[in-house]
Amino acid sequence: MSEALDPTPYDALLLLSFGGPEGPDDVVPFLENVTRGRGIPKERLKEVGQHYFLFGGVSPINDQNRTLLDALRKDFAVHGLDLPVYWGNRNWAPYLTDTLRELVRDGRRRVLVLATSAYASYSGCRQYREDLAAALATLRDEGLDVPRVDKLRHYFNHPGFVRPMIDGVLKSLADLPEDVRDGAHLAFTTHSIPTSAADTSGPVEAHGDGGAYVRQHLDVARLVAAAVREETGVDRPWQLVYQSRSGAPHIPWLEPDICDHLEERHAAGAPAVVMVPIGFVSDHMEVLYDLDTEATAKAAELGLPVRRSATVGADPRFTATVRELVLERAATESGRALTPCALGALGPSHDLCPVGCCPARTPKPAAAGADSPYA
Ligand SMILES: CC1=C(CCC(=O)O)c2cc3nc(cc4[nH]c(cc5[nH]c(cc1n2)c(C)c5CCC(=O)O)c(CCC(=O)O)c4C)C(CCC(=O)O)=C3C
Ligand SMILES: [Fe+2]
Repeated sequence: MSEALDPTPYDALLLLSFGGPEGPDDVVPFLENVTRGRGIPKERLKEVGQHYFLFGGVSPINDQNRTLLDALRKDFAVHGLDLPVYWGNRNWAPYLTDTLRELVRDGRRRVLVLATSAYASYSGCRQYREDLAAALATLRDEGLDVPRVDKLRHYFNHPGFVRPMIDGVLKSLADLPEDVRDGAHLAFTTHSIPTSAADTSGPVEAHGDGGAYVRQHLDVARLVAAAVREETGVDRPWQLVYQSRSGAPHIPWLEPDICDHLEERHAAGAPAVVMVPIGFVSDHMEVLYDLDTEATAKAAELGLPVRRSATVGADPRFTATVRELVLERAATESGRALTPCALGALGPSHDLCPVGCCPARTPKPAAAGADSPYA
């Protein structure tokens, strides 16, 4: 065991995730939780319900979080970081509010949050902060003394997040038939969001001009493509594309969709495509259905060989990154200077979301930011 690491002032890490159904009876109530007040068309909900039923009503996301939780605890123990790790979800059990209540009962006063979402945007950041604020409000109404909650900075450009993705692409390329390997194109994919949300993602200075969401993904795509070029000696065409569009058809969302992109690449003569889900932290339903099922069927129909590269999941480099980010933030909060680590052109993300960062359509209180109503 190495020398003990000091997480002061923090006394807990909270793994905060999306949550997913764990059986057929969970699917409809889960979708109701996700879409409450979000104006998603009924037809779309029926369709998404079918994606889950195709997999027995079970999303893999909860098991993936159990695995990550376990890996984080082991990593912390091995490295002498004495910090308990809790897990709560926004949309399914274990619910965030219940986990926070447990934290309070255990006497935790300063909680650091790791969200399973690496980039800026309303859906990927502020919505997590809003749900934290709502959970804290519930506990306060119950008469509990609420803990102080901070959120780890965005880790999209941290080497421990990017390097496993590079390895994943190399592995997918190696898995393609040799005659199409060098000609393969790379399709970096992420969740589509309304263009209005993309334009206002990140701090106010990043609004307009495309917003932080697209810029951050482009930076990661560029990094991965460059590393793959370096490693294989082949310069492959690449593009950032989108998946999992939701919402009403008349509202503009980020495009092109991965399926349209595969069609377009095929027509342009691409001999193969590797789909690289840089927008996601684990191989959850968006990856399993939208890429491995729908887009892969589309490619088969076109006669286009495709592979889908792995997400980071519980890669040891990622758990090490979480440990480093915890220690980095603990040092900052204790007034000790530390050089934050980041690859690419954008530099390390802010620790504290400033006022106006990733605004909601309808303003709601959000915790763990400069505009938090909680200390
Ligand atoms: C940016 C982003 C991420 C990445 C960041 C992050 O990871 O948080 C993400 C992740 C996820 N999204 C997920 C599931 C769903 N997302 C939906 C709907 C929506 N997502 C949106 C955005 C994002 N979503 C948006 C703008 C909507 C429209 C409704 C609204 O404006 O709020 C719907 C409703 C049905 C539909 O229309 O698809 C479902 C079921 C799951 C769980 C998967 C599993 O079960 O394994 C995960 C990890
Ligand atoms: Fe989503």
